[in-house]
Amino acid sequence: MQTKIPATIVTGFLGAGKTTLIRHLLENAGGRRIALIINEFGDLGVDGDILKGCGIENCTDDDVVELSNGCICCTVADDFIPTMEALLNRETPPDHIVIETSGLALPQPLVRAFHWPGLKTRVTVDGVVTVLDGPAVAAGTFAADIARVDAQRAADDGLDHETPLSELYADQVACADMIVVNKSDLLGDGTAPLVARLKSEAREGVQVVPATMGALPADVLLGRGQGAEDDISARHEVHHHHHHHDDDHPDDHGDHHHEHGHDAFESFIVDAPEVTDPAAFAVKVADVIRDHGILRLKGFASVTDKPMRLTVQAVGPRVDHYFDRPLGGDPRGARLVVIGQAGLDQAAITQALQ
Ligand SMILES: Nc1nc2c(ncn2[C@@H]2O[C@H](COP(=O)(O)OP(=O)(O)OP(=O)(O)O)[C@@H](O)[C@H]2O)c(=O)[nH]1
Repeated sequence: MQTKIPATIVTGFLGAGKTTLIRHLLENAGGRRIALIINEFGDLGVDGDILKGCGIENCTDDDVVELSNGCICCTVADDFIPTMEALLNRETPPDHIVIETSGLALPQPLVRAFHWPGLKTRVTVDGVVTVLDGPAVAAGTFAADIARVDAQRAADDGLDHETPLSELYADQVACADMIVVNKSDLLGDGTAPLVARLKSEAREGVQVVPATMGALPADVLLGRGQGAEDDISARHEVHHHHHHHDDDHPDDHGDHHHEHGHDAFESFIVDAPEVTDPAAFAVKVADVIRDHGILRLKGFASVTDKPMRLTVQAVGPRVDHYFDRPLGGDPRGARLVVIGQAGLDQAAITQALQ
């Protein structure tokens, strides 16, 4: 009997630490051949670049497939399924497939795609890993917790009280087999109470684990054997497909093409001159983020007189920057993707960053 290839879905909100967790996993894969499918919100391919540049043995550029044609959960049939089939049809198929969703994806449609005839007999969902930004959850950034959202739905089927953030959060948590409370370094003593709270809210059998920089052993993340596609009903979407949005989008066809609040978010790219002082630039980025309520900002820059490329990574008010690799032939300058709730003042943000 042919055994199915396991696939792990890694989901979680923008900047929670999905790419960091996957990178750690690749570095500690214990000889497994892992293929990655990654889908990013914002067209810069930062995650793909970070993972491709990893230089990790057993992980060649061929093993990283970027799906940048919109949100993975909305283009399942067009993009995701053919990509999976291509991976499975390789002469040497991978031992394990890891799928990183965009921070705005609902994982449920992806799990459901594993029922597709071409996939069902060959691949199975080993587990859904939902990465949370521990400090953001503790601070109530996603506001409504699941119990409250459920109560609210029971009381009133109009979804209008929910923010797009709390919707995504609730759906991503509802789908999880494992919840990773990441950035526990920033939570300190707040970690244990948050883990306990999430455990009490999670479905039966869901594991809740704290992590820093997504550093979890491969054996913890992989090989769960969950077969998530067979109990999709347990992972109900707290939020259904926003048919009121579908009505606004006459091109939408079928329920794999719902909009589920993506239109509540937007992203754009800013090109700026090269950076002279990385520390001062990080302070400027933090100011712009605060002034404009930006959720996520990331990208690359050259720095005057420096041969290395600067990576800039910001999640809410926290800005990380570090040199990651030689610039090589990259043009000098800065290229950043900015992501936030719809209505960002793009002109003002662009000007401030330039
Ligand atoms: N302090 C701290 N920072 C972290 C941790 N994990 C990730 N980060 C940082 O958080 C930022 C975002 O991490 P990513 O791994 O890119 O997050 P992501 O979920 O892949 O982001 P998107 O793909 O944009 O949704 C980076 O600057 C990371 O270095 C952690 O445990 N502690």
